[in-house]
Amino acid sequence: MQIQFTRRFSMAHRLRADRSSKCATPHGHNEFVRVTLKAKSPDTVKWGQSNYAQSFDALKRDWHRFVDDALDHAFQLGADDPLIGFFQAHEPDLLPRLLIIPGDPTTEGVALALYHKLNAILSANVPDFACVRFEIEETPTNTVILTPDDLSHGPRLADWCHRADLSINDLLPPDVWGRKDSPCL
Ligand SMILES: Nc1nc2c(c(=O)[nH]1)N=C([C@H](O)[C@H](O)COP(=O)(O)OP(=O)(O)OP(=O)(O)O)CN2
Repeated sequence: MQIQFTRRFSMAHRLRADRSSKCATPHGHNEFVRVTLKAKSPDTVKWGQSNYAQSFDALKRDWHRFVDDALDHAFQLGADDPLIGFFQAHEPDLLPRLLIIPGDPTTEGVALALYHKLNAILSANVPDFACVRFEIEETPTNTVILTPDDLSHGPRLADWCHRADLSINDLLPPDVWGRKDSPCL
């Protein structure tokens, strides 16, 4: 039995590898992230009682908090994008709103980073469940789908992907993320 949760978020990004592409200029999308969870053991459903292994709330609460409080309206940038230097010099209060990955922030690259982030959040909060399918619908006509086989491929991941907190870049120290007085959180 699999359980699927969908959350909508807004984002902006730009892809610099192809200078002739329309995607080289900053632009935004309203996207959906869809995760399919499955209990690691089939015996965890309390049949005849709750009739579930975990409530929907327990399964999705921390992931959706990350989507709403960290991912939504973040500006997705590649680690070598000079716009990062602009924000460091002129608008450092907005650094917590930059989602940064190695290479261009394509839907594939960001999906891989976020799949690892979800796994860190699941391990910390509902370790009996795994994500068996991770999807980002970038536009109504473009969706990237990842399964556990994809986790071992791809670029070197940023450290923030492995932490079960609200971090989306490694510019700020890990202890800042998730604090009530942190900017923008
Ligand atoms: N492999 C990838 N290619 C592209 C990505 C990506 O994430 N991975 N992203 C983009 C841009 O973000 C672009 O905004 C999306 O472009 P496009 O395919 O034109 O999107 P549309 O919804 O407008 O597509 P239509 O089906 O033509 O309506 C580009 N490439």
